[in-house]
Amino acid sequence: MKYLVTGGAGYVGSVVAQHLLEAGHEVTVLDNLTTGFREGVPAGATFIEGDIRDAAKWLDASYDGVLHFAASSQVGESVVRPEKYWDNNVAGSLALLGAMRDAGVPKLVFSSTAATYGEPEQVPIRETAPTRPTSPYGASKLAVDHMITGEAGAHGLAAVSLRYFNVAGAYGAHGERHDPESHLIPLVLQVAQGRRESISVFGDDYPTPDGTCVRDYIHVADLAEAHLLALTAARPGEHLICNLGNGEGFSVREVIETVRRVTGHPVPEVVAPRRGGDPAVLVASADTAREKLGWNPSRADLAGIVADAWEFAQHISRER
Ligand SMILES: NC(=O)c1ccc[n+]([C@@H]2O[C@H](COP(=O)([O-])OP(=O)(O)OC[C@H]3O[C@@H](n4cnc5c(N)ncnc54)[C@H](O)[C@@H]3O)[C@@H](O)[C@H]2O)c1
Ligand SMILES: O=c1ccn([C@@H]2O[C@H](COP(=O)(O)OP(=O)(O)O[C@H]3O[C@H](CO)[C@H](O)[C@H](O)[C@H]3O)[C@@H](O)[C@H]2O)c(=O)[nH]1
Repeated sequence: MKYLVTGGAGYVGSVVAQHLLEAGHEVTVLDNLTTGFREGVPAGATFIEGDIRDAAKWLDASYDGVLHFAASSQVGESVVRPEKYWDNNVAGSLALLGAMRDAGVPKLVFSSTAATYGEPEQVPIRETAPTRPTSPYGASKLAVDHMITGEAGAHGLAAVSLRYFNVAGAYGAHGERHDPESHLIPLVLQVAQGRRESISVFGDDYPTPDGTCVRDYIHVADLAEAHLLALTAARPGEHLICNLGNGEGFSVREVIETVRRVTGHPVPEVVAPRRGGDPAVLVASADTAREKLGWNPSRADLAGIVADAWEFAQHISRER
């Protein structure tokens, strides 16, 4: 099969593109390199440096589907620059869907997010939970989910939205790398490497056991496997929405402690003010993904996830 992977020079997109290639598919990556890296594109994929808003230039009926990762994805930034999120995520996805419709591309797998739920009433979160995002990032992703539901109902698109909880870990040469780094685990690893003095803990007065935010960390390779299953499960005219997480929450402090244990290095921490838009607790129920996709994540251990991320962090700092 032939797939377009938008955002395939970024963290999750590059790992999924690599899995698609290993499964024998033909892959084209479309990425404007705003947060991704040219060297992140897996060998064997065709690379187009371009924007999803111009997808019509490249999409044609030879494609069997699109895996859509390209987005702006920082919760905190979205609170101070919401317009960027409506433009890139919502207008960008609208253009992409239009290009797919015009070209007759039948299938879509979309990177949605736990941030669509906002502060949950019940944990673990199921897909039927209320969606009340606490950040423009989450709101923009929820808007795209609604857009896709309409596209499936009106035009017969076969679509799956995968609502990732917190993606972590690495897969071979592909791992989490943002510049400047923005996500918790790679930032804590930079402290362990001595590249940063300390890690800021954004708030220790949340209603959680140790006062810091709790998240559900999912290994990027488990996540990638769900995308391949989603391509098989997608049905014309239907929009399936599945959470992807391990169903277990770890606090910011527990993540920092795990990094100390795995790396054997000291990690000084400093309590800082809360970051805008952060819900206190996000933990998934992934029962739908297990039932509808046949997904069975096998890398749930946080220390193992951190160890893979650590190996990748060491690898990229040797390259610098
Ligand atoms: N990392 C997580 O924990 C997480 C959790 C939930 C959802 N997601 C979603 O998964 C997707 C991938 O996230 P990531 O962590 O790999 O981010 P990333 O920043 O590493 O990757 C995003 C990629 O999209 C590209 N891009 C952005 N806007 C584009 C545009 N208009 N046209 C073409 N390319 C564009 C960037 O250059 C980058 O390579 C995003 O949609 C994000 O919202 C990520
Ligand atoms: O220096 C830091 C960085 C982060 N955090 C905290 O660590 C937790 C995790 O933060 P990340 O930035 O690593 O991840 P988020 O939970 O904000 O968001 C991630 O997961 C979400 C879903 O849960 C979204 O989908 C989003 O795309 C993705 O970046 C949050 O409580 C955050 O406040 C810190 O305390 N210090």
